[in-house]
Amino acid sequence: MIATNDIVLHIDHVHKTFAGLHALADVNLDIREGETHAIIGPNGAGKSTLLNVCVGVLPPTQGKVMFHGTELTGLKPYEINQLGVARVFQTPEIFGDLTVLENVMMAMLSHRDGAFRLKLVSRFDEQGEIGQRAIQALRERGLGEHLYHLGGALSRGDKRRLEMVIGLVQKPKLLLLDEPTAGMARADTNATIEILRQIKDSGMTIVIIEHDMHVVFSLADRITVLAGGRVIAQGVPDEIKGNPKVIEAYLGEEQV
Ligand SMILES: Nc1ncnc2c1ncn2[C@@H]1O[C@H](COP(=O)(O)OP(=O)(O)OP(=O)(O)O)[C@@H](O)[C@H]1O
Repeated sequence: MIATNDIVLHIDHVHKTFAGLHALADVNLDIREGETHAIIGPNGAGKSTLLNVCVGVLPPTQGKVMFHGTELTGLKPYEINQLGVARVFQTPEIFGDLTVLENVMMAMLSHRDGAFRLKLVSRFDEQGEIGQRAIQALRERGLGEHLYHLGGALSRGDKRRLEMVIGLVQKPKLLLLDEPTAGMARADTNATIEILRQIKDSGMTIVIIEHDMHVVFSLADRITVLAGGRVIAQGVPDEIKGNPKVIEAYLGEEQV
């Protein structure tokens, strides 16, 4: 039995309909403090829609999402971010014409000061506390040699790493990762798994959407399987691997 205060995110009877299409149909899911929870499922299962509902990008048609007991429904994405929910996108959302260091400082300033404001740009001061913390965070994640390179000039793998640093410097209580290894070569994927393992070991609560089962089974404590907008299975990795419904709906077509 999990105590209620161990629940970080409570997804409660969430439905999302797009012009008659049930992208999410009565999804219930609890994310526990400190766990890495993978959400898997075939294309079109509703995984990204669920994440978008959780971060306030999409309103649910019905149901609600609670974060540490606070209802998120109706809040704006930046308000949800300020409560401690950070999302790393499928496509890296970084500023290509700012340096790597400026990208991280921008995230720290905009998180601290609320919605992004352009005048923050004049406050980049790498000798200050924010600058020093940004440099340290980038060095810890292997981006120390790229501090003054433009975000847009990084390799795909490094852009992903930069996005992760941007997520982490906001000191989230919950990190949501949308396919963090999509399109990566195996070496970059393995490097990303290592970074995520360090983040996981720091005690962070993580939700990860991922198609690559090597990544999922390397990191997940529990797995929820979506298909056709519904939760069809939930459990620890060994339960999911052996679940006939999951194999039929999904794993049969993926390499496990
Ligand atoms: N903004 C939208 N407008 C209309 N339909 C949408 C919208 N977003 C998603 N859908 C539909 O909702 C369903 C679920 O899509 P979603 O992107 O959440 O699935 P997914 O599991 O993330 O898929 P993938 O693994 O391919 O990213 C799909 O049928 C999709 O076409």
